[in-house]
Amino acid sequence: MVKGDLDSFYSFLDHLPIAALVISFEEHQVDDLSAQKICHVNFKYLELIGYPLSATPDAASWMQLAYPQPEYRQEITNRWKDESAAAMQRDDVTAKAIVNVRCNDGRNRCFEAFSEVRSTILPNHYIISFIDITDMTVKMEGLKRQSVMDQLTGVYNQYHLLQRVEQEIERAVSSDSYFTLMMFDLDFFKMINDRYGYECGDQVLISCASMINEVLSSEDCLARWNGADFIVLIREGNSGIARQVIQKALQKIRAHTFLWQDISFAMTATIGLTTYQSGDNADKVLERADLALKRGKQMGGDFVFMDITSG
Ligand SMILES: Nc1nc2c(ncn2[C@@H]2O[C@H](COP(=O)(O)OP(=O)(O)OP(=O)(O)O)[C@@H](O)[C@H]2O)c(=O)[nH]1
Repeated sequence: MVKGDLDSFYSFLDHLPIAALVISFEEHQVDDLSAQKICHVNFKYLELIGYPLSATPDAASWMQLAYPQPEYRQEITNRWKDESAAAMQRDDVTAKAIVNVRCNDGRNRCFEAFSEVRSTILPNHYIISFIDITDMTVKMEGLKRQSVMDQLTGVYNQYHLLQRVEQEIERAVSSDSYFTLMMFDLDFFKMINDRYGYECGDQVLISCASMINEVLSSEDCLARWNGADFIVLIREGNSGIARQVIQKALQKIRAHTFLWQDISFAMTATIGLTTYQSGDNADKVLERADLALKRGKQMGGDFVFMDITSG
């Protein structure tokens, strides 16, 4: 490509709506990042990523600034190598990767990055382009979080709980471990709704969820099952220890004075507890916890009823 053509090509790149940089290299320097010169960056690149050519004259210095954490830099380097080899094999022109880049304004932005794996327009040059997907990624993560949360109480929902039970069963099978599942139901909750209104009932559910969560470890899982029912999954397979954990939550709830407008009242809860048994599937464990809860309710509530098969 002659000089005039190169200028028109750079001018074309400058006005693209995506960030792009051009790197030049000699055939024998293909693996040496410090020998790969950054020879052009476009306007969108300067707006988003922002490193001037003087700060990043070559690919190695660019990598240092864009990926300051050495482990992540190494991970990205390996990923590009793999993606480039796969693209070559498919006879594709570009390799693609999602990357988190530290930009010159100090912000981390998430990009879908495309790198040419063979020179197509300029001999011994390759173009890397970046599409900013930061906003989309943040939205997707928010939606993903929402899809596993109960909107009212902020604890996990049924969908997530079932996934966790399946995971714990897999773990139990592969490592010969056990876990405890408890069905947790507030006593006479309907009466709270009927007497003081649904909004008051909502506040009770929110407070109780928070009190149960306070006694659990980060490995455990609390989920809203339906209405006033919650499910607590405790990784501890010893039912005696799990029972002590949940007793703490019960004590908190019993000792709590619930306030609604100028009324104060107390709440209790009943728990059906079971532990995973070899050969169980999710339905079986849940069924046993539900049965234990019903037995606890039959005994008048405010009680932890242990399924008799739980050791
Ligand atoms: N405030 C509120 N109430 C709900 C919600 N979802 C379900 N409920 C109510 O929860 C009540 C059912 O609770 P239950 O646990 O079956 O009733 P209970 O009075 O506690 O009965 P026992 O469990 O036998 O003590 C019904 O009145 C539902 O309308 C919710 O999101 N908010």
